Amino acid sequence: MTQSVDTSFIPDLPKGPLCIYRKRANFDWKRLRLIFEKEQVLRLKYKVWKILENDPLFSQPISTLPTDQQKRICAMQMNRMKQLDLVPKEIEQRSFSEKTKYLMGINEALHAYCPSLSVKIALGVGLFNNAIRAMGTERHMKYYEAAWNREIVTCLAITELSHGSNTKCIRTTATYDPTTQEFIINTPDFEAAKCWVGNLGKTATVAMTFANLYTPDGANQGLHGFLIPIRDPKTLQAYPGVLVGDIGEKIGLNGIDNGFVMFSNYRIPRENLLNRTGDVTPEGVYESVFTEPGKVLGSALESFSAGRIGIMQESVNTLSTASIIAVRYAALRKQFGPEKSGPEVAIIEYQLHQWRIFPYLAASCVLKIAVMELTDIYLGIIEKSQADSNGFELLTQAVSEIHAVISSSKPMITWTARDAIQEAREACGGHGYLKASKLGDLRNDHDPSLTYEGDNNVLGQQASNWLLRQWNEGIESPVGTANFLKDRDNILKQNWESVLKQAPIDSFEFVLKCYEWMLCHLLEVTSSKITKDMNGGSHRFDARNNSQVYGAREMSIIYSEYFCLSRFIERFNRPDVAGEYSKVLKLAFDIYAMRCFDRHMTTFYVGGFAHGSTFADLIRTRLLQKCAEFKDSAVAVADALAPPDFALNSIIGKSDGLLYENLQNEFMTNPGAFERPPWWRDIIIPQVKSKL
Ligand SMILES: Cc1cc2nc3c(=O)[nH]c(=O)nc-3n(C[C@H](O)[C@H](O)[C@H](O)COP(=O)(O)OP(=O)(O)OC[C@H]3O[C@@H](n4cnc5c(N)ncnc54)[C@H](O)[C@@H]3O)c2cc1C
Repeated sequence: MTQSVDTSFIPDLPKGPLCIYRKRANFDWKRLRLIFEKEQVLRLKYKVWKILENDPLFSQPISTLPTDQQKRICAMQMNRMKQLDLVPKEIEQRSFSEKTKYLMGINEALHAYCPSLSVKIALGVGLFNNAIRAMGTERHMKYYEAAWNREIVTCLAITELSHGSNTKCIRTTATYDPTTQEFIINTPDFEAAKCWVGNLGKTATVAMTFANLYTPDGANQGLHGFLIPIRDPKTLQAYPGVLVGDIGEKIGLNGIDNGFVMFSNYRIPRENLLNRTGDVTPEGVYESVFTEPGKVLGSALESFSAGRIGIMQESVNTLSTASIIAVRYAALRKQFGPEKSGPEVAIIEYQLHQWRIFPYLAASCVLKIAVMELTDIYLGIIEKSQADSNGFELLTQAVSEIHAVISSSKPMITWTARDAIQEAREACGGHGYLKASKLGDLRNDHDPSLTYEGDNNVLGQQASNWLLRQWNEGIESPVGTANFLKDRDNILKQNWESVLKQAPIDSFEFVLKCYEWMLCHLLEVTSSKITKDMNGGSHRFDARNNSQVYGAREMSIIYSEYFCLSRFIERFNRPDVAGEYSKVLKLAFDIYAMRCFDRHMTTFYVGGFAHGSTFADLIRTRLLQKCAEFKDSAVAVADALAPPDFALNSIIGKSDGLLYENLQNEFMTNPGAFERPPWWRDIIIPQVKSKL
């Protein structure tokens, strides 16, 4: 980074014991931070964090509040957002892409502070309004405005009690009645009750609900979105015909009121149908731009991609948070040493410990950059489609590749974050198990992102299906993620030694070529297995299902890693990444890639890409070497990824590095720490009279 960069808006970190390792880094962590995040977004995030820190409503609770309290405070915080005026009016005038990035920046900052709050707002404003834009028309803009102005609290009701992933089997009905020009909404039985819907339990006043549209001729026109009033916004009482409730305490995210609802002959105006892709005339005739109902559903659900990108951004931050806590702790915690009575060694020095936590810090660097790049690509495509008069059709064509990327990357990234949290918890020993370490809340609040907005194992199949189509039906890869498949015959003939002759081991090219071989190999094996099963009489459904394990599932994960590494390289090659910054980022790349290779070692060997032990030795030795090299940069890299202490909210991960002072303070101020418990009498065993 040669040109001057303004980092003055990034607050300094307190001096303290972490400086021992901080000083070993040859770069300015603030400048590195500006490679990980765009300046405007980072400025915005610091602004949000400062506002929250100064407002008592957002003070971090010192112990777990009852769930009802969590819901109350979270709802009040959501309301406070409007007064805080975080989104000035002029943002409305900006391009779709700029505006979305602005809102995503706020979402990331809020998520770092409290996931319940960011998810509540995302459901109540962001996702709802995105869906209105994608599926609604001019007549629905009043709902858009009302959600924006907090006049209504909204939710997205898709899942039913007995159907989540398989949305095609949703059974809620919306039957058009031409005599009153209304839809009559019905829930056939409790198994079709909408459930798990965030905001619905206690607060939502309008639900965007997916239901099967029936025209008066009795025809089912497929799944459509409807705006359904749930509660009176003045009293929060449910309207007659709506049975709505809260599903109860969850493992985490208890600030959000997840609810269920059943409709009984509940009437809504015809105009409440989101009619961008299909409409019903006042007389009851169905009109659609699509000929197949399945396509209507597909297009409607596509509008949720932005939500999945939001989850990826949040998950990368969660991954970073776990890594930051583990790295700071490792630099401070000392155990054992070479001499019996000599000084102890910081656990960050141990090879085993480095191997456990550095790959996650490296993953944070690679995936943070990759998701930022993906966001730009995604928003660019949507913006283009909106500019085109034939936008919707263009959108459905152009995003199928991005959909494959998102469908594979949301699982890969959320799983990586899940594993990082667990490793960090163990890497921080007993103190990692303290609630105040944050790692428990991090785990519980992150966990559902593996399931919502598409269960990971189901979503990944959409990516592998797309890849298999590319393999079998010809390559259509406008974004360029699958163009290498054109060279598949050549790629499949390679082994690691022949790749090494074309590209040195420390080059980006070597890594990408190994990935291309893995993908071609898995595609060939999986595709042949499906064909063989079908030729042997299997139904396509069974053949697909029986090709997931050791085939399609792994392919999907590998494809997303390949995409993320490719996007990282793109960013790396821009001129602002130079000198020490390129060195440390290349280290992160190498560690992440070698760790991934280590996990895919079986695939390399089973597919004949490697024989004997040399390849595995090379990859593993390289991984350990790079981890050792990363040690002196790790604390500064963690600083470059870290939110302020207020948002990080971890007693063992604080930037001042005063680990034991902070723990002492935590123990000593634990409410009631020194009190005799009020229930002490219940546990006193009556003393038998002493004979002494
Ligand atoms: C905290 C939270 C918030 C939520 N918020 C909302 C909301 O606001 N609105 C809303 O509509 N919904 C919401 N949901 C519901 C969520 O979208 C669903 O849980 C999700 O879509 C998965 O559906 P399911 O629970 O029915 O799981 P299922 O689809 O029943 O899956 C169960 C298991 O079966 C596996 N499985 C399913 N099909 C296959 C297959 N073909 N091959 C192999 N394995 C398979 C899955 O991988 C999974 O492990 C929320 C859920 C949670 C946990």
